[in-house]
Amino acid sequence: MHPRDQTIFALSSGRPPSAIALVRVSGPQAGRIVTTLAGKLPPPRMATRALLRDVGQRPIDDAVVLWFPGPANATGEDVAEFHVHGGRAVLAALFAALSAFADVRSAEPGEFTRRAFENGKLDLTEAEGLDDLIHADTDRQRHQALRQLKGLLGDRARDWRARIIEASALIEAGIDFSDEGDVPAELIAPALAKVKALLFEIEEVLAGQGRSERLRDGLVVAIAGPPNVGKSTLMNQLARREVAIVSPHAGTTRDVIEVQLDLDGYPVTVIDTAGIRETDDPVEQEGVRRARARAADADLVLWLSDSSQAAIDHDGSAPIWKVRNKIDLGAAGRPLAEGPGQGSFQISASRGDGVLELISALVEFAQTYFGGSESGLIGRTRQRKLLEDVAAGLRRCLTVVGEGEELAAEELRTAAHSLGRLLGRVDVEDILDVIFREFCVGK
Ligand SMILES: Nc1nc2c(ncn2[C@@H]2O[C@H](COP(=O)(O)OP(=O)(O)OP(=O)(O)O)[C@@H](O)[C@H]2O)c(=O)[nH]1
Repeated sequence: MHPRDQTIFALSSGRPPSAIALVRVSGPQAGRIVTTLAGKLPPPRMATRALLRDVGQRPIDDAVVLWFPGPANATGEDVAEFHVHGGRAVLAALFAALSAFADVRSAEPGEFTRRAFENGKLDLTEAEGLDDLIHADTDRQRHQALRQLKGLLGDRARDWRARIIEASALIEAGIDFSDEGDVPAELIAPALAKVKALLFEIEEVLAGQGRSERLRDGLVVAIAGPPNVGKSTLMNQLARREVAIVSPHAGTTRDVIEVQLDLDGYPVTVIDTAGIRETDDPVEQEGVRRARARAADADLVLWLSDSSQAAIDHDGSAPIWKVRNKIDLGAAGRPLAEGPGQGSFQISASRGDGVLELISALVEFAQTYFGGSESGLIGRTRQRKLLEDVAAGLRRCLTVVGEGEELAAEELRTAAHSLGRLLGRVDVEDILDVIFREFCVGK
């Protein structure tokens, strides 16, 4: 039997022990399983209390059972839900009872959602949104994932695809005519007008996004600078907890320490890098190398110095903000050369002076970077890349149409194909495993 035709089950709620655990079953055996374990098939979609018994009539647990006959449900197959007490032994007994049925097995990660996708219950952008919602840590991540799950991008993509197909039908009609003589402009002109309007819309969506797909991973801010300038102290201030070891000796942060922050709903990973310095110690050299590499990949670098004016020693394309630390020592004979300006801050990491201003500036940076996630339609790099392909195809269509309508029609076909891939409707076998593997078991 093909694995797809087997009945699957999984724990869909959190790690045991828990007060209640939810075990879902999906597939052709679901009805038989419920009837056997609960003694009868409950009315559809009605929570029904039942004493579950295994095939040998040994009691498993007092449970609430729900029966959702397919296809009008989440996966499109017959589905049963068992709400049992969330103890490990209860679950072990229930899983053993389920596994005793022929053609029933535990589910792979994301397999329920994959079946829902394959049965047309949701498109690929919605499935991705579902996964993102489950993994959302911050409010903006949740918001964006919910938009995807509601099908906002999917709906737009379906509409664009339909319009591309209309435009290409007009051009193809023109090509058919042209066999008999001239290509009628009244067919080509409206087709090109449609393509132009579409291109405008898609470009607008792409431009208005900022880098909203990065909301999933978050922004990376590196704190870098010479040894002993207070990098770990600043990190602790930002995290408001002791994550990095603060010590008065130079070179304490050997490796890269990270902390995840939720800055006004934006996920931000702050990394505290080892002090960048000359050293002969191979272990320290390795620390410095990693620190440089990690800082080079960051989206923003906070270059920390103390009052003694260290020059910036950093490679990478990210913007660098100069942060002068230990301003509390400034009065003691080391006057501050310059006041704060664009991307330049004066703080005392140990006392906390100026740290709130730095945090507000980081929030502002995140807002600009993500382009205001209110308008975020694109949730993943996969989606952005495909939309960029579509826009490029439409642009090429407008350029090549002068050389021949066949070329233009071909570009439109490719663009429609990319939208089909975005929705997961065509040619996606290669990516489905990758996408669904990221899901939780039981979803
Ligand atoms: N006076 C004063 N001292 C500070 C301030 N910030 C940090 N320090 C002190 O400076 C010393 C070094 O701080 P760290 O945070 O360990 O410095 P670091 O840059 O992480 O050091 P490395 O990991 O060695 O590169 C500690 O003794 C801190 O207490 C500040 O704003 N004012």
